[in-house]
Amino acid sequence: MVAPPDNDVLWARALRHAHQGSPALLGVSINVRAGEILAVVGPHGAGKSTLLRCLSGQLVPDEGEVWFNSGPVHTLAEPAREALRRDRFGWVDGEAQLMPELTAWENAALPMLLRGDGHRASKAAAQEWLERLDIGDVARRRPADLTQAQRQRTAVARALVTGPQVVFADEPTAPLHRADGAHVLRTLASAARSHDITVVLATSDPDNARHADRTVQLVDGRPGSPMPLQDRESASARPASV
Ligand SMILES: Nc1ncnc2c1ncn2[C@@H]1O[C@H](COP(=O)(O)OP(=O)(O)OP(=O)(O)O)[C@@H](O)[C@H]1O
Repeated sequence: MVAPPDNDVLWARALRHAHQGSPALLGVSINVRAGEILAVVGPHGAGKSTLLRCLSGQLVPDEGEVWFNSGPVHTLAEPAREALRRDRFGWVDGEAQLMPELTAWENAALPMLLRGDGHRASKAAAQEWLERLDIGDVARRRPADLTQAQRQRTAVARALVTGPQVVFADEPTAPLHRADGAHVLRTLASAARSHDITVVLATSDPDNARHADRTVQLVDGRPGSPMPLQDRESASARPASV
């Protein structure tokens, strides 16, 4: 094994993975630089979720290597990968999966409470993120009393609350209307940039790549052809205001 370059927070080489015999990744190599927002774009079934799950240590690839901060992830035992996910990574996907009996702030604070942080500090951090994401006023409401966009932003707050080094966002806007989805992505991108958090965003909507610094494509589990120049330019443009 050869360690990756120092400025890559995540680095994966020649990943291959099959789900119950059906191939999802067929030799994918990728690097993610510290602090960047990287969009992984591709059609449904391209292998985006599988790639994010391998990078975040949820899945061990059948073949290939994953490195985080110059340490191998693919060779770690499950408890160590679980600790990595808990302490260093945040995860948002298209289903907010909030606990129905908890309020928005309690849901957002959950990762801190579960790792044993104090109630007061957890509540303050959760409240701060909810306010940053423009939903501080609904912090005491339960999920059933929130709109879908508010629930999704609560899930974003939950992913950010522990101060992760990397947030994996797997189709985080899938259930939302376009305007709500764009707002969630803008707020996630803004929060990540201001806190120097790296984001790996999987999306089947090339429009969402506008929020990223860089885009890579996946097609049928393989790297896709490079994006046309005009798309690359718009993908690398940061939003004027977020
Ligand atoms: N748990 C699973 N069991 C069986 N097959 C799976 C499983 N997860 C994914 N697959 C298959 O692996 C391939 C890649 O799926 P994956 O979810 O990684 O792609 P994706 O690009 O994220 O797609 P989508 O945008 O629809 O989520 C698909 O053919 C999918 O049907």
